[in-house]
Amino acid sequence: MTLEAVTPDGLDHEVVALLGTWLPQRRWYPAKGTDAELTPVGTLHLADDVRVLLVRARAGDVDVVLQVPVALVVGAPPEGTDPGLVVGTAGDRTVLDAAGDARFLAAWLAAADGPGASVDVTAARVVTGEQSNTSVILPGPDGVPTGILKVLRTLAGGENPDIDVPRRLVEVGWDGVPAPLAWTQAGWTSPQGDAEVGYLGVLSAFVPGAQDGFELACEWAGAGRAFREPATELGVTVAGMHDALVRSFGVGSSMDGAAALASALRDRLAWATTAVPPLAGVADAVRAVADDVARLATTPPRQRVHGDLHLGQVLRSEGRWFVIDFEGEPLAPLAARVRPDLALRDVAGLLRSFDYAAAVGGLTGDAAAAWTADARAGLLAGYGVVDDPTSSLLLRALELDKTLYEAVYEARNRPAWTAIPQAGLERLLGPVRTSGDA
Ligand SMILES: Nc1ncnc2c1ncn2[C@@H]1O[C@H](COP(=O)(O)OP(=O)(O)O)[C@@H](O)[C@H]1O
Ligand SMILES: O=P(O)(O)O[C@H]1O[C@H](CO)[C@@H](O[C@H]2O[C@H](CO)[C@@H](O)[C@H](O)[C@H]2O)[C@H](O)[C@H]1O
Repeated sequence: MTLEAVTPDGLDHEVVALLGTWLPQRRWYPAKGTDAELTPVGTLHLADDVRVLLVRARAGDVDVVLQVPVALVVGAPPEGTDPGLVVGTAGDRTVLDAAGDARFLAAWLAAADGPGASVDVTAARVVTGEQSNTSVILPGPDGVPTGILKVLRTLAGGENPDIDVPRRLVEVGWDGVPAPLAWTQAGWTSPQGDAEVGYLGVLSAFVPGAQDGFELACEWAGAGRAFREPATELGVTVAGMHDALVRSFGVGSSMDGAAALASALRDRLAWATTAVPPLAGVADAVRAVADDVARLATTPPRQRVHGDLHLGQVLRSEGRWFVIDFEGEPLAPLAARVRPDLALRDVAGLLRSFDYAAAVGGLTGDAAAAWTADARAGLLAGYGVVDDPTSSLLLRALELDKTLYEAVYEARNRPAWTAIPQAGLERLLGPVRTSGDA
């Protein structure tokens, strides 16, 4: 079933006015640090007093439609309400964040397509440390976690790789991804006046006892424990994922592979320097790598990839790795996220993650270099990356591309972490100047 958004009413406008202070405190808000203009573009009336506001947030190069489920309670919040859920007061209503609200969840499941699951919405638990979206764990009637609902925060019409790709991978028999159990779609009118239909969220099978790959790697790095074995197994899993993606989606042409990759790196540089002007200090060095890539005679065939693979997108449970979060880079447009690409891009994403894990785990200098070198060797061996000059250049270019993305991502979201991509740029390019200092 596709839910249909209606024109926002006065109450929706009042709620959106409250979001001006609430949204910037959300981890998933993509326009932090800006004075974004917020406008309601549509509302889904899901249940009595439960609405899903579709809110356009516009600031600089950010122009997105956000999904904000709210409960509108007449009078004061019910006793025992977590104060962290209170968005504010609109007229005689208390506005509550409803992502984990039983009424919202029951209505969501009633409107969903897919095989479905038997879950207890009254025992839902919102995952803390939310990232680009909001995840809610739903237990079955026996209290054991059964599914995890991802409430997408930035909406887009059309295909959503985070839902469509796992569905296809399960169809071709790959079991390294949690199976999608239910998904919802809605129709709305875009700020440009176009009719859009897009996904609102997905309920996926819960992986029991799963540990986030990034937390695991940080823990091991912090303890000085070599990560080679899990990294090798991860390489094997990622190779299996790429095979399954080819079985499901086929391969694209690579006729213009080198030129397209070089051009993508130059585009990334232009995007990054516009967003974070001091990155202009690396421009010449990045262009030199792009020029080397452009001279390659051939590149591997393009195929569907994960697109934003890092250690936070893999879960380890009972000695196995699972891959999640196929939405691609949240800062990139949909067309770019579903385009066939080099499979090595995913490998490069994980290589970048080892730098992050070493740094966040507290390693510095030679100890950090040795830990990451070992993890890198494991991943490359497990994946089966051929040790030749072409693969090395491609990986360098792809790591560089990802590091530029990270420099922007960290500047926007975690300014305290900008030193990590900065160090990555230095490792990949040699000493570079990315500050305005002389
Ligand atoms: N199928 C699953 N089983 C168990 N835990 C999961 C599952 N999917 C996601 N998680 C947990 O939820 C967190 C957020 O999920 P993720 O897909 O990365 O969301 P986001 O798009 O917000 O980054 C993950 O880091 C992981 O800890
Ligand atoms: O998981 P998301 O789809 O939200 O991805 C975004 O956020 C990630 C951080 O949460 C970010 O990843 C960067 O930080 C990770 C450590 O927190 C590190 O493991 C990754 O290598 C690094 O890129 C990701 O880039 C961003 O798209």
